[in-house]
Amino acid sequence: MSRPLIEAKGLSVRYGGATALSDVDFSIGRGEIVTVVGPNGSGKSTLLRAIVGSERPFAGRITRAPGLRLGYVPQRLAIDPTLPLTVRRFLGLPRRTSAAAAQEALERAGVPDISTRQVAGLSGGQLQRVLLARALLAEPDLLLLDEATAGLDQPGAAAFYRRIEDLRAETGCAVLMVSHDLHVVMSASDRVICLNGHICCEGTPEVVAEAPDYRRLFGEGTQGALALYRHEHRGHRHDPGHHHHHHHDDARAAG
Ligand SMILES: Nc1ncnc2c1ncn2[C@@H]1O[C@H](COP(=O)(O)OP(=O)(O)OP(=O)(O)O)[C@@H](O)[C@H]1O
Repeated sequence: MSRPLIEAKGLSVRYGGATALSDVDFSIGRGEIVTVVGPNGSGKSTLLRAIVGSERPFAGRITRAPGLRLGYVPQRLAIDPTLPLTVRRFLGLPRRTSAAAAQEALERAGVPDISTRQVAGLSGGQLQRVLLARALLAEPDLLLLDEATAGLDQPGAAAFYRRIEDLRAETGCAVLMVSHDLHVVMSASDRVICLNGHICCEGTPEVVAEAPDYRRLFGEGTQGALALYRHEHRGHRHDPGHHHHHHHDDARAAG
């Protein structure tokens, strides 16, 4: 791997006396998709905020590649629903953008036709696409998604993550995301990090799904869901002659 975009060494973050993250080593390379999973309160958002720079390390350090551009998609938008604000104007806040740049970002986010709509009138899925478009305006090297699909139904979340995979292919940006949609997200990832105040386990989705720490935290059920996802969405990439074989392996691993 070439030089990482971001590297954290021995990262610890505290709130008052409480340790949210301890001794985390983390890095992400150009074009990589990394997912952070972990139970509630395990420090996932804290890790993202430390990477963005809005949370200061108590110990350790974070190194960013020179000139690194970040795009951040929050879980939700705190905006007054009575405020009249079109999508186009929203994309121009706080920094002005050209109409062409705004339109291109909306297209990349998969919502080309909503620039004149009121932000308050958007569906949950459309609003997340607009937040994604806003993050894309920065032409990020690294896209950070903090539970960006919370509140979306499963097809909506799956479609959102497919768009993210396509964006990575189109722009070469790396993606670091926090998600609870384990079975959807894990297969879209090159690497999964399972967090519980520290890194419990880390590796490809397959390796993490098998890891005892992961299974202790999330139970056995999620792995069946992962196998199912792989079967549905990746099966076509397998050699047809081996397809059944893989499927049986997955089913056995899930059982
Ligand atoms: N601003 C804060 N002040 C004090 N404690 C905080 C603050 N932010 C987070 N914490 C605490 O730090 C720990 C990690 O929180 P964090 O939000 O990073 O977890 P998370 O894994 O993102 O959780 P969730 O899945 O519930 O979103 C929790 O115990 C939380 O209560």
